[in-house]
Parts: sequence; structure tokens; C-alpha cells
Amino acid sequence: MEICPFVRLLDWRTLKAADCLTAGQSREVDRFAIEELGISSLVLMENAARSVCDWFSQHVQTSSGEETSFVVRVVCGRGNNGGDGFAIARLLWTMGYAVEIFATHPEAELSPDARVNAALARKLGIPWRELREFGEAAASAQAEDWIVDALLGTGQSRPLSGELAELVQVMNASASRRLAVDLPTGFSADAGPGLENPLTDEPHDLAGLCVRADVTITFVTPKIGMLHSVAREYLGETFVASIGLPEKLLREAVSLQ
Ligand SMILES: NC(=O)C1=CN([C@@H]2O[C@H](COP(=O)(O)OP(=O)(O)OC[C@H]3O[C@@H](n4cnc5c(N)ncnc54)[C@H](O)[C@@H]3O)[C@@H](O)[C@H]2O)[C@@H](O)CC1
Ligand SMILES: [K+]
Repeated sequence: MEICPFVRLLDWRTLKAADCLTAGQSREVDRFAIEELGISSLVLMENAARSVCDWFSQHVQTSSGEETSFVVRVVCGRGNNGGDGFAIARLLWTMGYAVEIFATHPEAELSPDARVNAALARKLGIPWRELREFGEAAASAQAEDWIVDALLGTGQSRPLSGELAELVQVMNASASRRLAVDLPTGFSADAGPGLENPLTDEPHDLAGLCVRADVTITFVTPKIGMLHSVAREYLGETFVASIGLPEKLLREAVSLQ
């Protein structure tokens, strides 16, 4: 097996709180990289997406230019986690994988960086399907197909409801394998899988709803919610991916806040 230089397997036996970031610290990492180091947020997004695609090409099936026998369905939310998803879809498609994009929001409602990557995917003609077709696609999927969960990442702060809750249920019922980008949707960076709103502690009938990923590729460092006792049931095999900047420097930057 080749080595992914920017992606490492998380060692659960040695994982401790000091290795993890909160959602707020993850945002601070972003801010530090963009404002203090002057790296563009689109470059960070591209690096994050490339790390995921690196992992994919080395662990799933090396892209050899031949047609693949499985489909990768990338489900994108409106924020930067969705933006990662559009970039991942483009990179995988460029590598020769059969990709389909499903988006929860029209382009005008996406975060600025997600909008750039969505527009690029459109211009390149990457297959893009209506969200209402996702249920049937997921239900008839084969075990070797993949769903890439790019609905919500570190921005999630409340339990799932409505359309997003339905999408997560459809994803979990699918025979496809599931890859979570940064965090499974429904998994709070601070509180773990599908818990009550960590900000209000209000009970919620959908508390506990969370994508059950086969693989999670989280960015920069593990997140504090990953220490929750049942976290691994939702995260699956977990990897930590670089966004192109030294982890040590980013850690130091947030520990000074
Ligand atoms: N931290 C970093 O260094 C990097 C972060 N990136 C990506 O950016 C993501 C964070 O992006 P965003 O801050 O835009 O947040 P998300 O894309 O996670 O969420 C988008 C928005 O959804 C809303 N939301 C929260 N909970 C919800 C719920 N239960 N139901 C419906 N909507 C809900 C919030 O308003 C949130 O801002 C990360 O997870 C990662 O994937 C990467 O692109 C680049 C590097
Ligand atoms: K996600």
C-alpha cells in the first residue's frame, strides 16, 4: 500500500483531549491561516479536498483511467463542508471516478467558497442530480458504491431536523459505504454524536441521529467530541488530514488564544 503523505490513521489507543480541537478552535485555525498567514480559504478547501481524494485513490481503488464499477455520490450542504464536497467531487471525477453531486441548496444560497466550487463543478459538466432523486439512488445503491457526506462539518451546532434529518436517515439505510468529510453529519465537534444541542441542552427527539460513517477524514486534528464513548460507532475508521500547513504551528496558534 502506498503512503498518503498528508493523511494519517488516528490511533485511538493514544488519543487524548490535548490532541483535539473544539469547533471554536477549528474556526480559529481557519482564521489564523487565512488572516495571519495569508493563505486563501479556497486553497485550504482545495488542500482538504485533495487529502480526501488522496486517501480515496489509495484505499478504494487506484484510478488507472479505466471505468470504475461503482458510483461515488457526493452530498453537499450549504457551508464550507459542502464546499469541500464540491471540490472532492471535481477531483474524484478528474481522476476518472464515476461521480454524482447532490446539493441541498441552490448555488446562490451557498457560502462564498462553496459557491465557487459548485460553479466550477457545473462548468465542467460533472453529473449533478436533483436532491429528490437521492432517496432512490441511495436505496438502489450497491455495496461497493460510496456516499460522501459533505452536509455539515464543524459548523453544526444543533440537532438535525427536517430535510437534513431525512437525508441522514436515507444515507444510513443505504447499502453504500459512507465517507464523512471532517465529521459525520449529526456529529458535534464538541459534544459527539447526535447529542442534545450542546449550546442549550434542550432535549430533542432527533438527538442521536447521526451519519454512521465507515470512514471519517477529519482536518488538521481530531475533534474533542471524538472522545465520546460511542463516537467510534459513528466515525468508523478515522483519519486525520492535513490542509497544507504544519499541524504544530496551527496548534500553537490556537493554544495562545
Ligand atoms: N477548519 C479548517 O481548517 C477548514 C475547514 N474546512 C471545512 O469547513 C467546514 C466548516 O464550514 P462551515 O463553518 O461553513 O460550517 P458547516 O459547513 O459545517 O455548516 C454550515 C452551516 O450550517 C448551519 N447549521 C448548523 N447546524 C445545523 C443543523 N443541525 N441543521 C442545519 N443547518 C445547520 C450553520 O449555520 C453552519 O454555519 C469544516 O467542517 C471543513 O469541512 C475546509 O474547507 C478547509 C479547512
Ligand atoms: K460531513
